[in-house]
Amino acid sequence: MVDFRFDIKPLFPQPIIKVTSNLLPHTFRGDRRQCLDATSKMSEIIDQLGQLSAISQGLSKPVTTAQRLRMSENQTIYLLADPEAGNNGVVTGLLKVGTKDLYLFDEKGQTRKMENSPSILDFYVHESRQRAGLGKRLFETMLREEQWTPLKCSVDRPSEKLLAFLGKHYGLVRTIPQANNFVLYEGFFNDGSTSNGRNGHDSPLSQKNGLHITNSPNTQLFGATYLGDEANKRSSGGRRDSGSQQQSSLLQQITQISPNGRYGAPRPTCSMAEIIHAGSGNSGKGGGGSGAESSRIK
Ligand SMILES: CC(=O)SCCNC(=O)CCNC(=O)[C@H](O)C(C)(C)COP(=O)(O)OP(=O)(O)OC[C@H]1O[C@@H](n2cnc3c(N)ncnc32)[C@H](O)[C@@H]1OP(=O)(O)O
Repeated sequence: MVDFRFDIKPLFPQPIIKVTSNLLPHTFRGDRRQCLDATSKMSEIIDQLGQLSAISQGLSKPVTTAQRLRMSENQTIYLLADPEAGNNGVVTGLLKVGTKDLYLFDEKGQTRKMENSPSILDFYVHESRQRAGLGKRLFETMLREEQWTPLKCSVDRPSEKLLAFLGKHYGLVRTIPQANNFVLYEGFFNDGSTSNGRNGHDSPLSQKNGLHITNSPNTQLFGATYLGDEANKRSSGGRRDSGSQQQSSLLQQITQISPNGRYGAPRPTCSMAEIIHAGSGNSGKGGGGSGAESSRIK
């Protein structure tokens, strides 16, 4: 259990509190001096729990720090405490969630860009209190507050314990393979509910001539996805020449999409388009990475 040199009770009028970038408990009311005092104590609590979470997961540095929360626009930390334990109360768990823009593969292997997708980013219950239902309590509170459903959450590089937790409490077992560190489960893309703002927003950039094209690192790395035989047949036969010309120009277009940020760095000229066009000189500037960047470093 994690105790502090100060009394945590004023910060925890209830066992679970929510903290966002202002580093204040959502329940907090006070003047400027009290605010400063509370943010300093909350920072200490978050840093300490973040550190313990990293150690417990074998990470080389914490995923969760007060500084990172302060800089974030769309992350929330849920903290669980036992305010009556010990002299000053103890903090027993942390759950950090947020929304992310992710490039993901669906069940058919097509790339989709999910905007504001609900993500589980860090989860920790102190070793002395694990397997006693506290994790479930924290997670359920989060789902209620965020109005999320477990199936619509992606999980940033889950540990074996978290995989077991999600399987046991929410029946989440069958994953959809991804090229990045996020894990999602079959059903994630179902029902069109992914276009509901609360559960993320799906935005394929274009579908043309049987090719599913997105501006994603996956597409840049692996090329566009063919939607099926029917689509391919439509571009053959009588219209073979114009169809293949169109495909060729689409592939060129894909390889010329300029990636942003860290994906913008030049890469060796080796792309799917180059292989398909074998020496046609259309290798373009294919950059890209293998998907969203995860902040977890083992
Ligand atoms: C995105 C990420 O954050 S990945 C990192 C996840 N965090 C960690 O791995 C840190 C260490 N683990 C923990 O902090 C906790 O075990 C948590 C947060 C995963 C779960 O919290 P708990 O309070 O233990 O969960 P709760 O008691 O509600 O549920 C228990 C279930 O979780 C799973 N679980 C918890 N501990 C373990 C364990 N040591 N081994 C295997 N499964 C475990 C099991 O399914 C367990 O059910 P069972 O006891 O019937 O087998």
